[in-house]
Amino acid sequence: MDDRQDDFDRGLRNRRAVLGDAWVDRSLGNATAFNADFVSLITRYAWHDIWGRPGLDHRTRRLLVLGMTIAQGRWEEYELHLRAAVEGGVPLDEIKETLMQAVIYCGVPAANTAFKLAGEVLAKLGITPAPQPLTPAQRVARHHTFSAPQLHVLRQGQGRPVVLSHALGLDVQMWDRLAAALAGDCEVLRYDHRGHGESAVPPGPYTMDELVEDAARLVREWGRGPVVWIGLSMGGMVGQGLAARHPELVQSLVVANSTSYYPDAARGLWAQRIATVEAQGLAGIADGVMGRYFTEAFRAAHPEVEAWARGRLLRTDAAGYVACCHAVSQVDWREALPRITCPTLVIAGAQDVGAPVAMSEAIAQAVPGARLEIIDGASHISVLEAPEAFERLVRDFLAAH
Ligand SMILES: O=C(O)CC1=CCC(=O)O1
Repeated sequence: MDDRQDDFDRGLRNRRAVLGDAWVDRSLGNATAFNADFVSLITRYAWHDIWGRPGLDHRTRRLLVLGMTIAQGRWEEYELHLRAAVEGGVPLDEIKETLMQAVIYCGVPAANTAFKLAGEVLAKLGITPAPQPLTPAQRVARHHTFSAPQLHVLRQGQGRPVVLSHALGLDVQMWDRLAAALAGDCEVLRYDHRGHGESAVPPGPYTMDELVEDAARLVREWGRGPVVWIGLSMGGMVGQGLAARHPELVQSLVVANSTSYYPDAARGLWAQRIATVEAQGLAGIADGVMGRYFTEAFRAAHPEVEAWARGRLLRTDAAGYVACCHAVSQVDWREALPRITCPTLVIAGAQDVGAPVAMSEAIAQAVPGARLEIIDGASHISVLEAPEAFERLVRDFLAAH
């Protein structure tokens, strides 16, 4: 086999990987005596020489192609690559950001067409993004704390101040649905923990005390305290510490899928997790984490939610994640819980293996007057697995306190 044939075969493999077999088979089947040389040339030149270069991964090249075809107004190529990117698993968030970038580098009319065509492509693929009407409750203001380490903050709605604090390995978007629902009559502030999302990643390891002091300065900077604190897992650990250490900042507390303490065996598992991430990155733990986040039944019924959570986990800074694992693994609020004086709701997922029901029972027993609610069928990220049940529990609690 000559070199040109080798390059053609390698190029064809890349082309199939990026555009899909169906498209490539159609293109090869439609080749004629007139255009066959051209198809051969682009297969070798574009799909081997350029797409085959190791310097950028295919995902980055796909996004670049979207930007470039928008800039040139080559809309048939744009639609082709957009469809292929979505089918190839590029997260919609990243495609959206590429189109947003085009607004300033290609101009509003080009981005306008890009968004319109993207909507059509998504509709043909059967993907309907959730409605997000630009009502005052849905309008989200985005900023960072003034004080360092800077924390990324989203704020929406008007009314009673509520803070949402996310789980390890996720970010503010975990709360999209609940934030929008509460923003009708609350001012909802959510933030990325240090080491997560778009917040700063100072060198680790972190301590739970540092995460709690981040929360305290966030509430003080906001100036709306005392707040309703709703935290899930790591966010719930921060909430326990905040309510115990800074009672003046917390009016009432919801602690979901969390714990006040890990026994030695679990701390050993955290040490293993830290070692795995240090050796292999977050990809090394992603399957295991998804298995703890969601039940098998939920993963089968909602692969898109799992894909979203996996994407968030993999985008988390590995050093930030490890630094937070140190804080989480050493959490110990057992002596502090009896000092919490605010109304407290503890939510557990009946199937949660990351924070089993017994851990929530221990919190509810130690916090004076706390109430425990268990969501049937839910595992660790109960706000995503059982959003209606989670919201109902929060709304009933807000109405009562
Ligand atoms: O990552 C997990 O397995 C579960 C978890 C522990 C703390 C947190 O926020 O999530």
